[in-house]
Order: sequence, then structure tokens, then C-alpha cells
Amino acid sequence: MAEDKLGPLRRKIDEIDDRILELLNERARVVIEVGHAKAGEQKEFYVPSREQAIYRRLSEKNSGPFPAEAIRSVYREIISACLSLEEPMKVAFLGPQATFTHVAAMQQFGLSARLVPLKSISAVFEEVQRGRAHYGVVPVENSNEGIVSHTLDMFMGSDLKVIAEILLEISHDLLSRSGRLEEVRKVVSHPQALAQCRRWLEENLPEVPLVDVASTALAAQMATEDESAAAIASEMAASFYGLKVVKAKIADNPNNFTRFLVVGRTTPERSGKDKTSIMFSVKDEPGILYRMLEPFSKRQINLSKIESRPLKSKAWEYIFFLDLEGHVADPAVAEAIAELQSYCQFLKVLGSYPKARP
Ligand SMILES: O=C(O)C(=O)C[C@]1(C(=O)O)C=C[C@@H](O)C=C1
Repeated sequence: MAEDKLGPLRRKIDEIDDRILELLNERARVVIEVGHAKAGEQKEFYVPSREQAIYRRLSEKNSGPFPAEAIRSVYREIISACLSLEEPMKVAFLGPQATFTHVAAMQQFGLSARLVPLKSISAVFEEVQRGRAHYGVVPVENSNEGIVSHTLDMFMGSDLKVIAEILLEISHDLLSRSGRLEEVRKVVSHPQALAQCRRWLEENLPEVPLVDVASTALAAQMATEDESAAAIASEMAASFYGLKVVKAKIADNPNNFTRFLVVGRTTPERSGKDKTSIMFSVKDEPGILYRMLEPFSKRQINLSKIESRPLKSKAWEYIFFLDLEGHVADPAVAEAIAELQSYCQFLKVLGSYPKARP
């Protein structure tokens, strides 16, 4: 495009950016007021349901040509920055840096939150429990590998609430210093990531040994120190550790999602599109498995997940984890849970939170 055409168009963009900047500051000033109002009423600063409602409303309203998929990422950062003016958020996550849990935490809280990597799921729970972090992010299940039992076990001895869920599409990339396939002499990664890429590895690197390490991020770090090693890790690990992508998306099944939970100390308000997680143990009686699901089926409450875990204090007794659609503040959900409770030795509501969209 000729310079004389480009100049006026860029001046137009500058003017629009000035207006956007003014509006961002106007928005920030209103959010500061919201923060003062909330502090007076002792309300939570972070409201995932409100954030979801904002994303949903704007995505539906957007008539283009600004890409609909970009609305969430742009607003994620606007809201994250505005929230940091109300109260800077500290969020603990299962580290190290550049793991998929880190990616999930960034997707949920944006760049203005302080994200703190911790060594274990129990350390994340403890950090939140003791009030040293506002929230914690931990993985709970993968669409191919099933549940992360350690996360479910943590709820047995913790009063933390699930305040949000995050669904993240897992994309495994092969990363190395040179970025050249012919230079790869070994492949390092977390055993689950290696397993999920087995077919691709057999076809493309059949002679190359596979080495298990504790996390995909640690694998990426090792690849920075050894040029003959390639790591299977996230795209974020490539930029974080300065590695090149040998091949992107090498997982055998491209349909690979991990669900993460955000834990906090209070239950969020109803958003209208919520899920509730409960855990309970039932008396050992004939027909009990049938009866524990009946309160939900007769009220047409959709169950999205049921898991059982051994009750460690007693052999062959189990704790059930159930996810259902709706909020504990919905009368039908509250009634169903109360009815189930009458068959239970123990029941705990882990939280009601907005249902995530991938
Ligand atoms: O509406 C609120 O409660 C706000 O605090 C404002 C705001 C926003 O920027 O829009 C900021 C943080 C919350 O998590 C949700 C929304």
C-alpha cells in the first residue's frame, strides 16, 4: 500500500486506540468503586460467574469483523488488570512453571494475577487453606487418562470449596534446542505425555529411547541443557524455556482435554449455568447404589460425573464424588442433596461453580 494511503489509516488507528485507552481507564475507575463497595460488604473480589457472563454477553453481541474467539482473551486481560486494582490476586498452582496447570491458571486469572508454582497438590491446598494464596489451581481429570486421584483425596480432609473449573485442550509439542528431528537422540517427558504420543513416536523416532520425568516442564528444562534431548511439553514451555518446536501437536488422539479445579474458601454466587460437586459415603445396604442416584433422576438433574475412591480409614468402603448440573441455591438441587443425605453416613458439598466452556 502506498505511503500516502497508509499514513491516514494509521492516524485513524491511533485515534481509535486513544479512545479505547480512555474507555479502559473509565472502566478501571468503575471497577475500583466496585472494589470499595465489595470491601464494605465483605464480598469476594473475584467473581468467576460475572466474568463468564461478560465473556458470554460480548461474544454473542459481537458482529465482527473482530474475531469472536479473541473476545475472551482480550477481556481476560482487561478484567485481570482491573481486578488487580481492587485486590492483587495470588494464585497457587501445581508447578513447576510452564506445566499445563500453569497454562490453565493463566487462562483463568490472566497476566495480572500473581501465579505461584508449588511442588504438590497438597501444598496448593495448604497455601489456600492458610490464607497465603487467594485461590489454588489443581488438575482433576484428563479425558484420556481419567481422574487425578490425589486431588479428589485432598477434599477428604479439607474444607476448601471448588469455586471454578477450567477446561484446557492439551496439545503436546516436541521441543528441542535445534528444532531438528534428525538431531533427536532421546525423548523426555511425563509418562502420561509419552503414552499419549506413543504412535507418533513409534512412526517418527522408532529407535530413540524414551525417558520418564516428573513433569512436562521439567522435561523442557532438561532439553535446554542437553541438545540431543527433545521434550514433549506445552507450547508455553517452548517460549518459557526458549526451545524450538520440532513438531507441534504430536498426540495420537487430538481430542485431549484436562479439567482443572480452582479451590478457594467460599462458594460463589449462582450464575445460572452452574455445576455442583459433592462427596459422600453411603450405608452398606441392598439397593443403595440405585437409591443414591434416584433423588437426582426424579428431579431431572443431570449428573455429569461419578467416581468412587477407597475410604482409607476402612477397607472395602468407598467415598463417592458426584458432579451435577445446577447450584446448591437451586431448590431442586438442595432437595435432592438433602434426600441423598438421609442415606449417607457422611456428605459434603465441595462447591457450586460456573460450568466451564472449552
Ligand atoms: O463485577 C465485579 O464484581 C467486579 O469486581 C468487576 C470485574 C470486572 O472487571 O468486570 C472484576 C473482577 C471480577 O472477577 C468480576 C468482574
